[in-house]
Amino acid sequence: MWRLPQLTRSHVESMTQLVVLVASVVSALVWILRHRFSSARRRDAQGKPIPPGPIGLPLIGSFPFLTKYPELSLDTWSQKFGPLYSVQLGNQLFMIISDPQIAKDLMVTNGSIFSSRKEMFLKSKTIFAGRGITATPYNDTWRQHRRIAAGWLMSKAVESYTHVLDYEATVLVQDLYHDGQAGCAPINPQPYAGRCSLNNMLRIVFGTRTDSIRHPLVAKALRLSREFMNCTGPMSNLTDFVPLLQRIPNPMVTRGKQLHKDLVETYGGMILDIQDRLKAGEDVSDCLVKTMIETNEEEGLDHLDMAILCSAFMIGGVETTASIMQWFSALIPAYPEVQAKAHAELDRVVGRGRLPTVEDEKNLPYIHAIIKEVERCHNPFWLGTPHTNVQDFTYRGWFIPKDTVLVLNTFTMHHDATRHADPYTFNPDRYLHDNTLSSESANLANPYERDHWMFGAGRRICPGMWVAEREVWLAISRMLWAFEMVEIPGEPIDLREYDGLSGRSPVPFRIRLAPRDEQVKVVLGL
Ligand code: HEM
Repeated sequence: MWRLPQLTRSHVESMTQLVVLVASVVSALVWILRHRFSSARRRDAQGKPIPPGPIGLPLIGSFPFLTKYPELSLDTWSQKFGPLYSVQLGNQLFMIISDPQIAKDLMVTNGSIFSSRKEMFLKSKTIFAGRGITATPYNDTWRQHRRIAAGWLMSKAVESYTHVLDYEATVLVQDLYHDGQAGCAPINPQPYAGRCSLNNMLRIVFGTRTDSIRHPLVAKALRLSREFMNCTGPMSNLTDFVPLLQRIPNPMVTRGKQLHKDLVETYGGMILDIQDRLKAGEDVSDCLVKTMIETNEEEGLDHLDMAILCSAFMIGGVETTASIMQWFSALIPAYPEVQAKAHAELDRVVGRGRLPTVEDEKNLPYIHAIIKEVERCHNPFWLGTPHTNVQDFTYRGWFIPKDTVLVLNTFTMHHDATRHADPYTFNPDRYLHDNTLSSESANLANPYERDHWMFGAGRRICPGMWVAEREVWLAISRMLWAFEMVEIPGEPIDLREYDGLSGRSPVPFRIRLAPRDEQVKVVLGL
């Protein structure tokens, strides 16, 4: 009997391609007509044009050049078109900012205009269902969520739970010592860094933690944040810019819907547990969820609001800090002279009888410089989270129409030879005289003196930067204090390729973490 053939993944992909092809032809006509007869949105009332940029293909624009390592294409175009240029992707106009002064002029000085977010189909509408702080437009809902988030993330709040960050950093080093068999067995530090970041966020958001990298929540939470990054690259999803694709079944829409469901089930489920425990009169540690439940009536947050706000913390606060610890671990074995200088500084300032603490940071400028240099060389979000403008704006003679998506091209800014000499070399010395925290450096009057742009800019700047800096400091200074980090012979570490689409971390690698002396075991209490 003849049966309908089973639809395989390749069938679905071919059908999608066919639909895209048909849609391309139709849209090409629309595109030609629109650009032929309607240039109104491309010029302001005085006739000032939008900045130039690459000429893309009909329908999809410059999309094919941005599918892998988009920051490299943005960098190449910035050399050709200058520090502010346009890129068209489907129906969306982007502008790419590659200069600190332009970033400041638009995102800081004109922050009331340039602090909104475009409601992208996948990220904002499908995965976050119009909620959450990260993707919401610049409105009262965002202000409310930002205020609630700040209550747990500003520097004063971070002081109140620094003991948690301190504890998790020690656990990280203990686990690396133990599972790396005191330097006898090769170890991949990546999942350990992931669990350290995860535990910090779990404690802040839910007042809980995992007790081992084998705990099921570790794999689940890390998978959810990685899937989020891979579904929401700012310039990587055709579905966001070709409205037709949003109406037909396609793998990205399916993944987005599934991710929304998984986030609400996982983090919404954890909220319901806390609600039940509070109702039963149990003692629940102070955490974001407890605050939200207790202030629910005055704040008017529903369950979905809370689940998505928690998801934003669990996504924004885990993959990011873990990625910095991972890049550090991948880089340092290749630079024994950097490591030797770091060890000498630690031994001189901290000694061998205790672990470094947050109070030591100001006295350890070289370790501080190593961290800034890792962040300059390996920003986990080269494209950041784009802003959008709520009204037309003309700047330096270029028209920026309302609803343009503005991307901070941090790759180009971090590799600008006039600011960072010999920019492709890993050289912590360049930050030796910069004793600012990145959260302080972001407020410097001269934007060319800012250390790096990893945390974004303006009113949407990362509110998690205080906690991020502190946890990264504790983890990295303690790993350096405890271990000689060495490459495994015959297993070179790839520092060029990345894992992940938007949030980037090194491809899996192994190193040897040799305890520096007998004191390590004693101080770690093992
Ligand atoms: C290395 C660590 C981190 C990096 C590189 C990073 C980077 C960023 C960037 C680039 C933005 C967008 C800024 C802009 O729009 O200009 C952002 C926003 C955000 N980050 Fe972070 N982040 C980090 C850690 C954290 C942590 C630990 C949290 C804690 C929950 C966090 C929570 C958020 C939130 C909620 C937003 C959205 C802010 C808004 O739209 O108003 N981030 N982050």
